[in-house]
Amino acid sequence: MTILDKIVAHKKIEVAARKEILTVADLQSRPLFDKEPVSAKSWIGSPTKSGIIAEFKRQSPSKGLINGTAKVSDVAEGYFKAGASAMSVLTDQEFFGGTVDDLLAARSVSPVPIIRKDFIVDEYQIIEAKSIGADFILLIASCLTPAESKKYAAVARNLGMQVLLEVHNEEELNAHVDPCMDLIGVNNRNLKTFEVSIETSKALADKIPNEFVKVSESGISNIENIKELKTYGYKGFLIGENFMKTENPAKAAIDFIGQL
Ligand SMILES: O=C(O)c1ccccc1NCC(=O)[C@H](O)[C@H](O)COP(=O)(O)O
Repeated sequence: MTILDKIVAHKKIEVAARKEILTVADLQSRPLFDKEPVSAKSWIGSPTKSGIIAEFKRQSPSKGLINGTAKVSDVAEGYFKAGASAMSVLTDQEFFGGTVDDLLAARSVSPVPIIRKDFIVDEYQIIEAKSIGADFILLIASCLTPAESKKYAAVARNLGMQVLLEVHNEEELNAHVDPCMDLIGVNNRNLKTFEVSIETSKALADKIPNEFVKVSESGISNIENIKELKTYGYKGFLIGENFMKTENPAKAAIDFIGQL
């Protein structure tokens, strides 16, 4: 059993329990449910913006504890002021130490598009994402069947949210891509082995249809990576550990984006 299998198995149990506590009607009655989502595609694809999707991540299966002290509202405000094009908030508690309250806290201080970074395995989580003010959601191809990806992308689109489809190889891309998606992310991290290589983004770049904004995810640690990935057509760059491993992630983002 890979870590991804474990995460997905745990997530299904977790979502079933959450549904018992808060119904879909409860989610739909939250004030943020009616908030108009901000277009991630516009912000990340804009040539006048940085393209950086700055992530709030306390821990991960591959790295263990990354930052146990940073306050999400401080980091979110700092990422916005640093010029991030979007923010990613890990809401998985069991494996990443995040919560939906982290996203709510980020939402209360930042106007940038925010992605609910979680392992979506049920439509309920998409409605929940809308109810906490997320603008776009992540669908991970390796956690879903192609039919599920397409169904969940349509659910997000009907709620006005955009979708970042994450793939790691050409087979996943070809099987899962769908017009209801907006951005295609190539994860440089193999979620089964944890190996990270920017070459993955380079190899897949010209396979991604041009109507999608291309995003490179994971293992991005310097400006040279960004410059090189831009020549392959990437407009978005998801950066977590490089900021979060520092004592002051917002300052790390300011320094990094300032060099672009
Ligand atoms: O990072 C992990 O250990 C991991 C394990 C299983 C599923 C997902 C995982 N990570 C999610 C991500 O890919 C990253 O949070 C994201 O792309 C940022 O990566 P980085 O800049 O390398 O922190």
